Formats: sequence, C-alpha cells, structure tokens
Amino acid sequence: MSTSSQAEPQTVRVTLLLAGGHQHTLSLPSNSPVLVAVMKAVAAQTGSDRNTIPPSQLFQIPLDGDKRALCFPSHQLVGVVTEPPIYVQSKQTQMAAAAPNAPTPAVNDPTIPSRFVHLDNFFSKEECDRLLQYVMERESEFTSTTTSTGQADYRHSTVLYHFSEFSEMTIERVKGLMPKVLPALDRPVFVPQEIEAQLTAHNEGNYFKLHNDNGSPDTATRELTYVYYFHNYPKNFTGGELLIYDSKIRNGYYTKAESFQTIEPRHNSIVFFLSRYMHEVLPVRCPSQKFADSRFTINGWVRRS
Ligand SMILES: O=C(O)CCC(=O)C(=O)O
Ligand SMILES: [Fe+2]
Repeated sequence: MSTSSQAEPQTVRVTLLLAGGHQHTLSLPSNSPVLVAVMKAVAAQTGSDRNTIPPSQLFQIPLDGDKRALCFPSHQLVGVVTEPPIYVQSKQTQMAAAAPNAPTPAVNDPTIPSRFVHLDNFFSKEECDRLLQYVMERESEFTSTTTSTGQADYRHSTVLYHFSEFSEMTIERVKGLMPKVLPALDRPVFVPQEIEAQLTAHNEGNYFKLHNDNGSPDTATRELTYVYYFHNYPKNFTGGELLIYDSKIRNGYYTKAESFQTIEPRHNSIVFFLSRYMHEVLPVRCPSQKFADSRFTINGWVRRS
C-alpha cells in the first residue's frame, strides 16, 4: 500500500510530437524539470509576435536509465500529449490573467470529476453468507495494516492477507467485469497482468487518510482499485464512507480538487476507480467494538503490464 499527499508527483505519460511527424513517448514524474520545460516550450510558441518567442533551446532527455538520449531543439517540438491531461497557460492566457480584473480563463483551473463504477449484488446471498461465516472464524488471523511510507496514524484497520477461496473468487469475478468497467472509466480494455486482493476490517475509530494507490515504484502499474463491501446484519457501524477526490490542473500539475465523490460502503457492493485518484476512508463509528460488527472489504488492485 502506498500513500501520498496532495503535492506528491504522479507518473505522467508524455508523447512528444516533433516536426516531420516524429514522436516519442516516455513516463515522467509530474514534477520533473524536463516535463515543466517541455510544457513551457510548447506554450512559449503561442505568442502573437514572433519577437516574443524565446530562442530555441536544446532538449537532451536521458532514456532507458541513461542508456540512450533523445536530443532535439525546442523549435522542433510541435506539441505534447499528456496522460493524465496537463494544461499549460499559453502566453496570451498568462497575459490575460495578469491583467487587472481579467477573469481567469476556465482552462487554467478546470475540475476533472473522478469517475467510478459502483455495482450491487457482487456475490450471491449464499456466497455472502459463506464469506461472513469464513471471516467470523478468522478474527485472530487479522493483523494491523501498514502503509509503505510507514507514517504513523495514517491508517487504522486490520487485514487478512490469505483467504484463498474467496480471494480467487473475487479476482475471477473482477477480471470478468473488466470489459464492462474499463470503458465506463474511459480506459481502454486490457488483459490484467495481475490482480491483488486483501481482506480488511474497519472497527471503531478506524480510517485511512488521503492517499492514492499507485504512487511508489512497486505500485506504479496499478491501474484500477476495487473495493468490495460487506457486513453483518443488522448493520452496527456508521461512517466509513470512501471519498474519491476530483482532480484539478494547478500550475500545470495534476492535483487533488476540493470536490469529491462519496461512496457508501453498501453491503455486497463493489466500487472500481482509477488507482491514481486521491481518496480517503472516513472514520468508522462502531459502538459495540465487536469484530463481527466491522465494516469489511475485499479490496485490491488491477495491474497492467
Ligand atoms: O476501504 C475503502 O473504502 C478503501 C480502501 C483503500 O483506499 C485502500 O485499501 O487502498
Ligand atoms: Fe486506497
């Protein structure tokens, strides 16, 4: 599990479009000086007066861990494709924004709503009952959760890493849903390289603060996060909503917006969203503090190759 704060860099897929129809794609952290320089070089070419265009600079970008290098003069850079989208201010919009009382063009600060898919009845009633029975018998095998940064008080919950029958069942079903879920999230359908699964319990006062799920090298290939929710009846906890934050482009960087989507942890439902979205789990109130009354999930990640 990885965590990252709002300002932490994301991985950006960058395709450089060069004169003559050439192009080259590479991955860069969103705070990479090369990425900033590339975006500036594109924006710099938009001045209405050619005299405002700065002299061409030479880009030298190391590739494949310094085994190769891509060199080109900035005037040969025609455009750039970024995923996620990064918008820069052109020379004109920078000037317009600098003018007193000028309204800031919307493109400078657009909020990009996060997409998610929330499906009910993931397991049959009989499967749910068996799963709950299975979990009730394994309370003593649950251990405290951690985060890759080791930051104290970032996450409080317990986890079961081995639950073979149900983890296989979940993974198979998640795989089967990919052709439906990926297009709904505006992603191309791909064959997952791996699907991870863990079983988590949130009891009184448990939470998971703001993070994303693919912000470290060992988690970078996580494309989708899924969370399957279940609990005993009658439901004996409140809270524990999952907040998925929208995104904003700020100073050319892809960052968390103030707005968010709220996911209720509905029994026997599963939610899918992009692992790069910032999200958090609000504190759970479970007055009985009984394990059986916890907010349970089977949650995991779909990795691309
Ligand atoms: O329990 C949830 O709703 C989300 C959990 C989560 O964000 C995670 O395990 O990475
Ligand atoms: Fe997460």
